[in-house]
Amino acid sequence: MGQLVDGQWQDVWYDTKSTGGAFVRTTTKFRNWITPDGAPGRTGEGGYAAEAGRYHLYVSLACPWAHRTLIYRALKGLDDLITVSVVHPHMLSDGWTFDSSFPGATGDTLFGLPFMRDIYTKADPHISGRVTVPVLWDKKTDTIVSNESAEIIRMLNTAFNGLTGNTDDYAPADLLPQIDALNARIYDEVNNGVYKAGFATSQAAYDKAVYPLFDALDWIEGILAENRYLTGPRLTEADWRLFTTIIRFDAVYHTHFKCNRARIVDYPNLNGWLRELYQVPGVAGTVNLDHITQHYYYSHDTINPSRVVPLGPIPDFDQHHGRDHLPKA
Ligand SMILES: N[C@@H](CCC(=O)N[C@@H](CS)C(=O)NCC(=O)O)C(=O)O
Repeated sequence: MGQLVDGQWQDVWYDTKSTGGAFVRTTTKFRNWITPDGAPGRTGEGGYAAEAGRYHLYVSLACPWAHRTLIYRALKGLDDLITVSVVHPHMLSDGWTFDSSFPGATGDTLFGLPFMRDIYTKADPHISGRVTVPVLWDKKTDTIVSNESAEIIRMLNTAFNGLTGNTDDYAPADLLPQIDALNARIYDEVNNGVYKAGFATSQAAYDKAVYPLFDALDWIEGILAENRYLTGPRLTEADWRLFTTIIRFDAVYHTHFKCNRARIVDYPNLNGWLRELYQVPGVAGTVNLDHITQHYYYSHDTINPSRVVPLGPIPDFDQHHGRDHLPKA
């Protein structure tokens, strides 16, 4: 685990000393958008037109942020248009690596490079910052288009529609204000909340994350008692962004990140919703619990120095979801 400073790798763990024991996530650097015609997107530069075979995703199957992009690739029929490399689940002193000795890890299928950091320095030899996944790579200009999952899924939602004919819309304009509002709270208290609880090195920082996390899960359980999905009868981006955290919760966050006031199986509505989303065609194939458990329990030396990976739980995401009584669009 480390980061790049002016293109050089430095092996250092997150600094929580300067923040009173709190984990503070850094912002991402590459913020360009693929658009149907290459016009600039909301941020960054233009020049990234949607084309079959032009783009590549670097992901970890363990990472909830990268997982979002794989789900959209599956849902939007992009499997044949966007290629993928999968890193090894263990993230140790070299950061993410392209060691392909673990089942499902592919190595760097574009360049055969050894480390994920090599992809970042290929894009910018003097780059400073963390080496994170996902990365959306442009094979034409040999650079990183974006390493911000929230924006990658927004582009995949529409940019390739003209090529695939798939017009499924997970961020419809009329629901966008509602989706953005849900995302804002869920990002802070749930998606990032589990990390803030897990990486906290003071009781105060842990408490500050873990109480809002469970308040948010109670709030979500209430929404899902009355609604098929977070915004009502339509399955949207807000659901997919929550899904990648919830599917990891009982296996990892509950134990490893000390988020243990309750498990997801203790919330009937959230648990049914989780199963329904897992059972959406294409989604189960993006979920790899071996990568997930191996990554967290093995990579975080400060939390689990023995690297012992616990046995359970063994979830049954294929069981009937029991959500048919709630209307669906
Ligand atoms: N803002 C980024 C965050 C991605 C992220 O934090 N990924 C983690 C893996 S779950 C990572 O690569 N961490 C490596 C590091 O922080 O050094 C996104 O959502 O795309």
